[in-house]
Amino acid sequence: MIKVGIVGGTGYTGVELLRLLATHPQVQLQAVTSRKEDGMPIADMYPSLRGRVALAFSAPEKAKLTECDVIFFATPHGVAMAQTPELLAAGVKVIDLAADFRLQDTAVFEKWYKMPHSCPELLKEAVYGLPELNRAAIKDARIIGNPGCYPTTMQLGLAPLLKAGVVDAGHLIADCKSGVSGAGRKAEVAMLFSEASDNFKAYGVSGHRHSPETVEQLGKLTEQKIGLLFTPHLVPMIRGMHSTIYARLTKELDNAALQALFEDAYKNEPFVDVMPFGAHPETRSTRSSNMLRIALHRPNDGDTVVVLVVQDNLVKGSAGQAVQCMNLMFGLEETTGLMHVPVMP
Ligand SMILES: NC(=O)C1=CN([C@@H]2O[C@H](COP(=O)(O)OP(=O)(O)OC[C@H]3O[C@@H](n4cnc5c(N)ncnc54)[C@H](OP(=O)(O)O)[C@@H]3O)[C@@H](O)[C@H]2O)C=CC1
Ligand SMILES: CC(=O)N[C@@H](CCC(=O)OP(=O)(O)O)C(=O)O
Repeated sequence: MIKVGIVGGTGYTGVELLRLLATHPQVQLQAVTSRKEDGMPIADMYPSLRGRVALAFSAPEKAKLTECDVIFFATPHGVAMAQTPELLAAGVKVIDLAADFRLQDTAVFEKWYKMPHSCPELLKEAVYGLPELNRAAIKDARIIGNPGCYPTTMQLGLAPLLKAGVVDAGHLIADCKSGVSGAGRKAEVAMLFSEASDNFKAYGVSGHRHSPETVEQLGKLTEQKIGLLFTPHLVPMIRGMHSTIYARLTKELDNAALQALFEDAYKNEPFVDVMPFGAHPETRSTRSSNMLRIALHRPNDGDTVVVLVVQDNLVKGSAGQAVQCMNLMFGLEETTGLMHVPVMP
């Protein structure tokens, strides 16, 4: 059994990890931290876990994290990097759901996250945790920088086009929408019911920290220089993410050939569903599951390909992807504990 610890178990990705790991056949939950709820039984806070998780939250300083095989950090940016050197020295693997280990360039991290990086020497070793594009490296990793939710949709939506060299990589557009749980469980006025429901708005239009992460990773797929316009929006739903991605074709390709590019790229991927050409994927078709669905369109048979991508931000967009990485790091079948059917309606 893999001994697992979770730092930040009271938050939305923390409880999602708990939901997935509670039924994972190879996992034993050892420690789940909360600074505010030290001693509280986890199932008292989350009754969905009654009868499934017997542990109580413990304060981070009391939790015996170095006795675990792997620690998931479901915490704000900056928490994982402070503890990772000590954990690695004790032989513990680290999967950070925040951004401490996503970017390779320390200066880029410090610019976007507005804090110094406390262990920049580990950025070279850290592996970007997107299994569909980085599986071999994940298997051997000690530190995973789990991707952001928006970047997961943008990369999986664009990878087949960039790898095949059939689009202008300098002028990519991603118009993305997230449910409110993407902002986490912390109290914030903009996320109150009366503020976020019955409302729709863009944010971060002049620059969002998921742009540098996405550009860095997309740059590995092509010789062209990446130019990306990324606009996130907040939609009044709890879970779910919908990204509409536009790319200009630079090669003559009919719709069947375009579709074949995606079907070939993802034919062996258990968590990427390429829907029929022209389909309209719905966020709810992925709800509570690790599935990401993609559909292609070619408006007016012109030279723009539109890629629609949906996922659950809390599963493939964070906790599910992190468990997928853990399975790879410990030599398990990648799908272990992750084959839930989405919840519809
Ligand atoms: N929500 C989403 O859809 C996604 C989130 N992410 C990333 O995952 C991470 C977690 O997100 P999310 O679950 O939404 O966040 P939440 O705000 O819901 O939860 C944060 C958790 O971290 C704990 N925490 C906060 N500060 C510290 C600290 N200094 N030391 C130890 N624990 C701390 C909190 O518990 P307590 O205060 O009791 O200690 C809480 O359990 C973030 O970095 C986020 O950017 C990534 C992809 C998608
Ligand atoms: C709706 C909403 O607010 N979403 C978050 C994305 C959360 C996430 O995945 O990002 P990080 O892990 O990089 O913080 C945001 O835009 O900040």
